Parts: sequence; structure tokens; C-alpha cells
Amino acid sequence: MMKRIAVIGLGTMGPGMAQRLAQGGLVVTAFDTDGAQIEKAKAMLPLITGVLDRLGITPKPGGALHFTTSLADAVKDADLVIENVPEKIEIKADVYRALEGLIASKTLVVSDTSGIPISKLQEHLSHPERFCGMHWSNPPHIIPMIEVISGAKTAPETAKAIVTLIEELGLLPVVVNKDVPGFVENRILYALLREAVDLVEEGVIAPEALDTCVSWGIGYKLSVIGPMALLDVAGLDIYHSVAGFLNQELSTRGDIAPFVTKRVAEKRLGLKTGGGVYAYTPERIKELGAERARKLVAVRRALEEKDRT
Ligand SMILES: NC(=O)c1ccc[n+]([C@@H]2O[C@H](COP(=O)([O-])OP(=O)(O)OC[C@H]3O[C@@H](n4cnc5c(N)ncnc54)[C@H](O)[C@@H]3O)[C@@H](O)[C@H]2O)c1
Ligand SMILES: Cc1ncc(CO)c(C(=O)O)c1O
Repeated sequence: MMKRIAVIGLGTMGPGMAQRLAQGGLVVTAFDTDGAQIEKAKAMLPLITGVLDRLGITPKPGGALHFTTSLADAVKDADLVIENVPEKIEIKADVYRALEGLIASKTLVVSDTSGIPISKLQEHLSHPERFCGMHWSNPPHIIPMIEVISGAKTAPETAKAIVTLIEELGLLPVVVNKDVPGFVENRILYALLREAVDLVEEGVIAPEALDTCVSWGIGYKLSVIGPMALLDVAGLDIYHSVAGFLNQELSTRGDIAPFVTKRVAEKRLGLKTGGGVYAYTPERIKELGAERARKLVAVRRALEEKDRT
């Protein structure tokens, strides 16, 4: 049974992930090279714990969350190290190299990478057998599904231990069988986002209308009926007929749409810069954060409701 977990990198994902683990009874120590990120994480905790409370996730005894500015302190006696630094191989590799002299060879290491192949990341570890992917979704304290991805050199017991940890937390492990870029969730998400951005860029629909179309149409339905089950609901004959002409019409671009590259070049990145697809005031960002957390909690409670007998 794991007891001590180190979270390396706070940012967007780290605070929610660390608190969720702590409330699962683990002793978590979070480290970030940027002290401001540690302060920001501490300031987020009341909101995060409030949401976990509304989800009915009561803190298990023995859990704790500490913050440190020392990597060595963070990983001391850790059973598991969760790497959660930016999605750049070179930054991740630097962390793995720094870990080598600080952790026991039995300590498991996972990456929250959104889609870098685990086998590629394993090239930077002297003990690749103890490394796998543990891909959380944002916000990590609310979304229960976590992908577990083995690389070519991952020992089966490593992946099994991560699956067991996720189950013991009352979360939903999804084992991805092949170490493909983007794994499963993000391949589906990025196919959808590519199509959505192209439709907006081509003037087929405005961003707000697209969001309404997807959130209150297919998004709503998919939260209850998964894609493969939906094939049976719609009828595979319907899919066969529609895909017969539609598949050749869908976006297959291999580059990134100017709609996105333009905004990135102008540092219009979204909530983190006050504007991206939409414009936001600081007050609106706070309102949206609370509103979306409340709605995600309500939807999750509905989805977890056991079928009424
Ligand atoms: N943002 C998402 O929606 C999301 C969801 C799931 C997974 N991920 C993945 O999780 C990882 C982190 O994503 P994020 O959005 O939290 O990133 P982020 O850029 O918001 O945060 C990364 C944090 O790492 C810190 N950092 C940078 N170098 C470091 C180092 N050497 N040691 C310790 N800390 C360091 C930064 O100061 C920052 O606080 C990425 O691989 C990302 O693809 C992101
Ligand atoms: C746009 C985007 N990219 C990556 C991820 C997760 O790796 C997410 C998410 O978790 O929501 C995302 O929205």
C-alpha cells in the first residue's frame, strides 16, 4: 500500500491532484521550482477542498499535503513520484535525471503527460521498468477517470500498482493497451477540437454556438452513453451510411489552424492571460471557475447515481 507521494510541478494540474491524493489518505509533498506556484496552490486549496466536500469525498485519516522548495525533501521516502511539469520532453527529462540520485530504485515514477509516448520518456530513466503514464484530466480533483499507460519497458507490476492506487482512491483507472501518442482521451479530444476550430475558422459557426451545439448535444449525450454504445443506439447502419460520405469531408489537417497559432503568437492563451477564444475579466474568471465546478459536481453526482430499482 502506497503511503508517501511526491508531486513534482504544481501549475494547473498539481494543486487539485495533490489535494485529491491527500484526501485519499496519502502523505503528499508537492514541489515546484517557482515559489509563486506554491503560493498559488495554497490559495486554491479552500476552493478545491470545498468541491471535494460537495462530491462527498471525506478526508481519510493519515492524509496530509505539504509544500516544499526542495526536490530532495519532496521525494524523501516517497513510494511514488508524480511528474507534472510542462509538456516538453527536455523539461521532463531534466526532472528524471534530477530524481536519479534522490530516490530508491523501487520508487515508482509516473508522468501526467497529455500524450508524449511513455516509451519515449523512458529513454531518460535509468530504471524505466518503474515508470508509466498516469494521465489525469483537468480539473483533476473532479474528473475521476485516469489513464494508465505502460511504455515498452514498464514492468507489469508498475502499471498494476498505479491501477490499484487509483481504485483505492475510488477513482476510475482506464488501462490503455498501446503506447500511442495522445493515448485515448486526448486523441478523441484533439480530433474533436481540430474539427471544432476548423468549423469556426471556416465561418460555419460562431464559437458560442458551437459550444452550445456540442455541450447540449453530443457532449451531453456522451456523458451518459459512451461512443461505442452510441453506435448501437444510433444503429451501425446509420453510422455506415453517414460515415460513407462524411468521413472524407472531416478535417485531416496535420498542422495547427491559424485560429490557434495567431492567438498563441499574440499570447492570447485563454483564462491564463485573460483572453483567448473569449475575453475574460478577473471577476468573470472567478465566477466561471465556481459555476463550472458546481455544475461538474452536479453532473458527476447524477452520473454516479445508481440505477433506480
Ligand atoms: N492543463 C491540462 O489540462 C492538463 C491535463 C492533464 C495533463 N496535463 C499534463 O500535465 C503536465 C503539467 O500540465 P499543467 O497544465 O499543470 O502545466 P503548467 O505549465 O500549468 O504547470 C507546470 C508547473 O511545473 C513547474 N515546473 C517547471 N519546471 C519544473 C521543474 N524542473 N521542477 C518542478 N516544477 C517545475 C512550473 O513552475 C509550473 O508550475 C503536462 O505534461 C500536461 O500536458 C495537463
Ligand atoms: C485542451 C486539453 N489538452 C489536454 C488535456 C489533458 O491532457 C485537456 C483536459 O484534461 O481537459 C485539455 O482540455
